[in-house]
Amino acid sequence: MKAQIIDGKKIAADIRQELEPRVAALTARGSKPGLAVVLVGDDPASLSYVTAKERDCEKIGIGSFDLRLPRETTQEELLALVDRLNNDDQVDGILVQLPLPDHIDADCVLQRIDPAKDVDGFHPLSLGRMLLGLPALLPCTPQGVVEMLQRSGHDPAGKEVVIIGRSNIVGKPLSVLLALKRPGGNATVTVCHSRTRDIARLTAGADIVIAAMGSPEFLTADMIKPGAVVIDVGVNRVEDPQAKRGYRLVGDAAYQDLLEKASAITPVPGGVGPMTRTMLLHNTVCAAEARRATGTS
Ligand SMILES: Nc1nc2c(c(=O)[nH]1)N[C@@H](CN(C=O)c1ccc(C(=O)N[C@@H](CCC(=O)O)C(=O)O)cc1)CN2
Repeated sequence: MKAQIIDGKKIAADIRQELEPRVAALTARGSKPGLAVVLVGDDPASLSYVTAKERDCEKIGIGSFDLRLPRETTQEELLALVDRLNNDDQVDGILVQLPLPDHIDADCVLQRIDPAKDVDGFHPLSLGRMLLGLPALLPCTPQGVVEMLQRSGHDPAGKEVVIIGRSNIVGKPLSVLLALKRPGGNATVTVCHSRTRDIARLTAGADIVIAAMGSPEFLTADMIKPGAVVIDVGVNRVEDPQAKRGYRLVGDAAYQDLLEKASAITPVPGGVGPMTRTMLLHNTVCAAEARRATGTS
């Protein structure tokens, strides 16, 4: 049995199409949504991500403000910029690309963002509201994974889900989202991590396995049961002199190895990545609508 390829690009395009009339309505009322994209330093992967995010914005009519800062930017300078963006009426969403340089406390910067403009969904208030099942701006990758599962016919309700990885931006919030009593939730979730003994014993019993630990091709076919659904969150650059860019992207799942055993799998590239970017657009539209409804814009 060949696995169904869950096409993140197609699902992302569908969601962007659904967002377009909402952007048009906001724009028609006088002010198009605005996203501030802050990049500190010159990490090549981060540069490619922010460039893609800004391109996505332009495609659907969201205005993006491109703020590129040198690696030497101090924490105080970055915090002052965030304060300015918090008070800028043209800015509905603020994104500070991670990782930040080591001399900057990322948590301090993320917590400085106005929660109403927290389109990454990383602010403690956003995450706390998510935990409590309250309306919130949700982290983009977890939200994108849930959307992919629902829109590809693999709703996680009642399923055994194993997440490998417990990062603040993926594993931890995703485990909550999938377990909550909400559309796209109601799963039974196990989170594996660097201290988990015998991960394969846990993944072998899962209906859905989500690989999100930043370890190239870690998840192999012997680690899943026949027919499991595999969601690969990993985006690892592996050196390859034959490749056009001198590297190729591989996920945390051994894609070719899993194709014959999984019932469905997301590719890398073309799976979760486009969903991450598209949920950022979704969050920006939601933030813009909320700010206009409450008269804060
Ligand atoms: N402020 C944030 N920083 C980071 C986040 C985030 O959600 N907010 N997540 C990750 C990486 N990430 C977002 O920035 C991200 C990862 C992958 C992609 C993507 O489009 N991947 C493509 C391939 C891209 C390429 O060719 O290199 C794909 O998988 O098809 C977008 C965003 C860390 N930082």
